[in-house]
Amino acid sequence: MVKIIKEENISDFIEDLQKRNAQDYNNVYETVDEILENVRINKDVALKKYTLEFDGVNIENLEVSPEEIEEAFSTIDPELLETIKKAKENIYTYHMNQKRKGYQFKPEGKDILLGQLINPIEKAGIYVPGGKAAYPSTVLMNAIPAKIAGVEEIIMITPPQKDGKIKDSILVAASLSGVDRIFKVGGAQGIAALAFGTQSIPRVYKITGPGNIFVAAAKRRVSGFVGIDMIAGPSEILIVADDKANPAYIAADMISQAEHDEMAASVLITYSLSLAEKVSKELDRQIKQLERSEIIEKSINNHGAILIADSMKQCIDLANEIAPEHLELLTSNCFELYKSIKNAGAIFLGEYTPEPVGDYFAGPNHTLPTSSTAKFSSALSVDDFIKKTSLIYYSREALKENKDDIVRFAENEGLTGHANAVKIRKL
Ligand SMILES: NC(=O)c1ccc[n+]([C@@H]2O[C@H](COP(=O)([O-])OP(=O)(O)OC[C@H]3O[C@@H](n4cnc5c(N)ncnc54)[C@H](O)[C@@H]3O)[C@@H](O)[C@H]2O)c1
Ligand SMILES: N[C@H](CO)Cc1c[nH]c[nH+]1
Ligand SMILES: [Zn+2]
Repeated sequence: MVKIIKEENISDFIEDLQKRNAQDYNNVYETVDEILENVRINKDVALKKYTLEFDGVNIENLEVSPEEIEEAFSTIDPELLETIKKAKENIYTYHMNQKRKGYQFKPEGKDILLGQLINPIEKAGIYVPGGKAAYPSTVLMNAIPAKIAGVEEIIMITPPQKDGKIKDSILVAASLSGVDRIFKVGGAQGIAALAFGTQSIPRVYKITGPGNIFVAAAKRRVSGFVGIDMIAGPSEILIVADDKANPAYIAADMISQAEHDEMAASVLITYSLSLAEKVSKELDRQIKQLERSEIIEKSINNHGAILIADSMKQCIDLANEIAPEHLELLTSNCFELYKSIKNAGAIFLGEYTPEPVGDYFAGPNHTLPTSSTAKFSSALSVDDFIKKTSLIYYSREALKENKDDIVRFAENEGLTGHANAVKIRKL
């Protein structure tokens, strides 16, 4: 049963939520650190050991062969293939708008050239979840922006199924979106392989993609040694609804994210107690009818909640404080309200934009920051696969004109070597 939290207890709920965000990661660091270290030292041997332990399969060759990809194209449902192609088109069109050009300019009247160069990251590793469900949509969401950025080598990892294979839709999505190599490994061990390299898996410069708490914690741990996109852990949905919203739709949308993981978090904020009670009943009714009811129930009972705010203004303040991965605005004035949202991974407007529209199809990226990191992180984008390098040119005249300022600054910092690098030049 979902918790209904009244106004006087909301601040305790928010405090608990924030503590739990940190605690969830602290709880797995010991396991994750051990896995990272074992893979760093024992490489493929450790990868195979963990794949047997966590995915229940003995893997001989970690890399997916061209024959397996060919087979995937022959077994995939033709209608699903068409859907993947349509989604690919939408995701491509959306992300093409993010492509950057770089720039160069000469300050007026000066013989100076300044600029910003854009270069793709040469090797990117993308993580595609495959534990409780397999995610071909995540292949598209990661590989397409990488490809648009111009990444030369895209290495994909994903956990194998019990038969040692990767689902055909994942292989087809990877092939259609230009992934170069695919490896059958997931979890923290897969992240370690991408970060440190093994005999089979090349080390990459940046790792992107979502995953469960073990994957997200591993990315956090290797960050700095290798680039990461963000913390994209167990899914979250926050729904802000007014008293006119449809309780059945709200419950269904909360369930849509709860079914990802026992650790997923689905929260409703409304000022209407009557709506809250209807949603609670709807949740009970709908959960029973669904295949993944066990996961959903755990997620809703342990991480779900309905908060009763005193006004719509408080609903929005709380949404900004929670900074959810997904925010649905089920209110009649959603086109006004979204302008007050400062912290959210993605915003869904109105009752005909349920969150799965974004998960699969609309075009914006579904790899999004969780655990309140939307306060400082953004949706995955082409920017995650590029680097910016500054370009600076001063002519002799330009240096002569500015030398006193530069020397003065250097001497103030006590860095006479810096000052000397300017003074030594014959101007
Ligand atoms: N934030 C986002 O953008 C976003 C997008 C899609 C999915 N997700 C999330 O991705 C996750 C997918 O999770 P999943 O589990 O289905 O797949 P996954 O691929 O992320 O994780 C499966 C792997 O976890 C490891 N693992 C499982 N139990 C373990 C244990 N006890 N100790 C050590 N390692 C263990 C195993 O190696 C296994 O292969 C969900 O939490 C979902 O909500 C988030
Ligand atoms: N909702 C997930 C992001 O939290 C993305 C996804 C993929 N497939 C289904 N859903
Ligand atoms: Zn989803």
